[in-house]
Amino acid sequence: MTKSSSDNHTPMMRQYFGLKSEHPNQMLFYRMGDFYEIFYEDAKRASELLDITLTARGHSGGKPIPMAGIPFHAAENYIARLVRMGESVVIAEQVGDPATSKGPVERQVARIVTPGTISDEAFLEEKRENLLLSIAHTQRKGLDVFGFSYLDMASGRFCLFEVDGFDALSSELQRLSPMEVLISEDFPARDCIQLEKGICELGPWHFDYESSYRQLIQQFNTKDLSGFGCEALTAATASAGALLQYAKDTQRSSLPHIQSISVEQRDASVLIDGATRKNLEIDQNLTGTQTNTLVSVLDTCATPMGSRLLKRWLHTPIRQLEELHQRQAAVKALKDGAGYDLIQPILKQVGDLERILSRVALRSARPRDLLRLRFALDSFPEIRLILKEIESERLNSLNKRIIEQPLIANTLMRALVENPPSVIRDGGIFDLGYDSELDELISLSTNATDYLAEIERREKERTGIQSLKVGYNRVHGYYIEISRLHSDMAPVEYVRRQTLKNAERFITPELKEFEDKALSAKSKALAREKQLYEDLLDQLNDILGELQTSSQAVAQLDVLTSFAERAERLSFNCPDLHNNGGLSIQAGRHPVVESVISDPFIPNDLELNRQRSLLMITGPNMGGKSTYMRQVAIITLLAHTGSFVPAQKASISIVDRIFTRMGSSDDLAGGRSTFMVEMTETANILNNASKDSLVLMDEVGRGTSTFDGLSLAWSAVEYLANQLKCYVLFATHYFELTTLAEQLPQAANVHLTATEYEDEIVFMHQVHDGPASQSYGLQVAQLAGVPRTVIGHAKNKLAELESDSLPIKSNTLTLSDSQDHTNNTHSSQVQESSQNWQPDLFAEAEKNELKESILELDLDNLSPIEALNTLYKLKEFL
Ligand SMILES: Nc1ncnc2c1ncn2[C@@H]1O[C@H](COP(=O)(O)OP(=O)(O)OP(=O)(O)O)[C@@H](O)[C@H]1O
Repeated sequence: MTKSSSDNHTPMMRQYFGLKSEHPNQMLFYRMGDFYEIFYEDAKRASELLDITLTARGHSGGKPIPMAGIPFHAAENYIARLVRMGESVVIAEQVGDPATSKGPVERQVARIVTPGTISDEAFLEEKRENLLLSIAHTQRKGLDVFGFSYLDMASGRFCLFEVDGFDALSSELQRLSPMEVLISEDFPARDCIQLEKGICELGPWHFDYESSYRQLIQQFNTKDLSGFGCEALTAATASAGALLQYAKDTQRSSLPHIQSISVEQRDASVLIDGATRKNLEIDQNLTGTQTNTLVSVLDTCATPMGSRLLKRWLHTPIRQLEELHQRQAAVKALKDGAGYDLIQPILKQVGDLERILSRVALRSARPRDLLRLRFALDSFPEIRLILKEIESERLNSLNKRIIEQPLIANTLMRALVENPPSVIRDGGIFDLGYDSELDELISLSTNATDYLAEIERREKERTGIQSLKVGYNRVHGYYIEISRLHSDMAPVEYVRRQTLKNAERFITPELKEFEDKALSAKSKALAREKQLYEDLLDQLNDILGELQTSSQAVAQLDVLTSFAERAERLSFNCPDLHNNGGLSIQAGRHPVVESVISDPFIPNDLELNRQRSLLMITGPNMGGKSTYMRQVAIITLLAHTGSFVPAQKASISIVDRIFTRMGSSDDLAGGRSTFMVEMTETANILNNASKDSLVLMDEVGRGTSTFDGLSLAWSAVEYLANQLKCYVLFATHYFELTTLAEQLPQAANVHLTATEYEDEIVFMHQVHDGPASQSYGLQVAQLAGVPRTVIGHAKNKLAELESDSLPIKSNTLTLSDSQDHTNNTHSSQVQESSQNWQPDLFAEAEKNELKESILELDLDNLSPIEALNTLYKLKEFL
């Protein structure tokens, strides 16, 4: 709306446009009496999203004004819905007094609710962190560097770090899964951010390093940032400054609960890329829901903050042995003495202390928050008593950090009524006896009826007028009414207030005094309650740091307790963690599959070490290959969180990364086909894995023509084994690949077993050494319900294909290495298989090669000796 066009509007609409121009991309809620009104495009969008009526509010500038309205007392509910849909809402309240205002009442933006900055309980998912992320981009030595910072407004956790390259950018976005992302308008990788809404583009100056630096030291009240270890992270610091300013703008507060920023040490954690995170189904299964995930099986935390921390641990496994050993010892101590059984019910009382404290800091805590805070504080002594009896270094240090607060706990106990209201607005928060002034005000307003009856009785007796009544009306207030018949008997101190047809109404000094007190008592009581509430918040804010420390310690205790409980109930055992190389698992299980299937889960072993670092896994469809591979990854991941693992015994050397290339999915939105996704993920592994990485690859190459696919798979296996030397599980249906185990000393074949019983396939799900002998593809298809006629024809076709394939005796095939950076062209002897497999895929390749070799011969220019040599070579093909 331009200035000149806005001049045609009513004064109120001009005020509206003034506010709206500062928030063009956010929905403006404009307070009008008991309603919030939403105009123009905002109104249309709100009406669509919230399914509320779109009407018009008069005309302005000669046109009807589209409008949607929401009653103010129901607004939170609507705002919550909008924010969940990724919208941001700006709330403009009336700040002027309507009685004294000339023109429209003054209005100001009171708060801005955005998806990444909410802290109100109603808006938040209990078990999920709600992150606001900010990313700055810069170039260093020709590399794209991305500076990240993120804030969980509801806990005050504020972190930063930097990564190089676009792959790392995508992977971190997936790990953090933010609700809202701040970027500069010139950010070069907007497409990597797969958020439909919640991307907020700011002017590049918001990411200016110098002003960001100043912004941060001002917030933390420090001279510089050296104490936070982020001096060198200039891009991340720039992003953090932009984030802090944005957060302050939305909250209209100084954010006292954000007291520091910590650098996320990426070297200290096991890196997991986006695809792997998805494949391991940590907190979301492959269909995108939250059932049957690692979290759904592992999370028995008693508090929501524990659940959130557990998710964080699972998403950020760590590599520091000492920290992991301490966690393990704590889990063992809680498990062995069944301490978890005592602690969990008490932890339940603590509730979501972390988020309550943030609301205390933002001064938006509700009375019920304070009640829950009281319960939390009450449980501290009990928790400490139990922890004192358990021997564990970690539990001891947690115990020291859970600081008892007898004074404030006592104040809260005396202050709050048993069942406080959900909002402060209507009062009724404080218990009788907490504050005498409030008690008196409340008794004045609630005991008015008794008091008036008492005056009436007394005055009747004193004057002898039986028709005397004490009453109240809104215009004249309290009065004594005497019928006209007896009105001249009124005592002299009665002052006439109103004359009616049959009666006179009087006021007395006593009644006037009562009136003043009673009428104002209610509003005074409310004001007093608000003041007492603010005082309570002040007292709590004075010890906010201690309370936050305690809440972090309780959250950690909750996760360790949950680990102990799961270990006991699900028969997990403590893995031996070390840095000596190798992964060895005895009787390992997949915890999620085990929890879902009705049959018993068949445990399997694993042995990977430097001499045997690559396992080629074959076996029938449905045989359990993927389950086996995933369980190895999950056991490894869990071991790096300090949790016990679903295995009888495990010895795990610390890994630096876990990679998986599994399943097939296309990325239509990203414009990548299934095969393209498969190859991008494969490239990521081949470019980034080290000798300490665990790599799982399932059926790589199957998304393209058989020869291309097989060649790629072959070449990738060799590269993984010879160049990268990482720990690899490679599942395949290409039987030819099993011959690689004979050529690569560090590779071995294992297979999943199945057997046929009365023409039906029975899966044994057991891992044995050696390659599989049969693929059972048709039997599995039959099991899946493919019509019998189709299966019958397939059997015939299979027989035909098998007889058509060329018999191979001894042959040589050269597969040129498709990855030029491997520089590792190789020749491989492909042995004839005596086993009953699908037709040998190489037979066709050789036929073509033979043909091509003959066609390429330049017979006119061939010397006799060359011709003879060529003949010898060609003979080798036969
Ligand atoms: N160790 C096991 N114990 C019991 N049941 C198992 C085991 N492993 C797998 N299963 C069952 O078999 C099903 C198929 O397993 P999985 O998907 O791992 O097979 P697959 O060999 O990867 O099949 P495909 O080659 O078709 O992808 C699982 O969903 C599970 O129900």
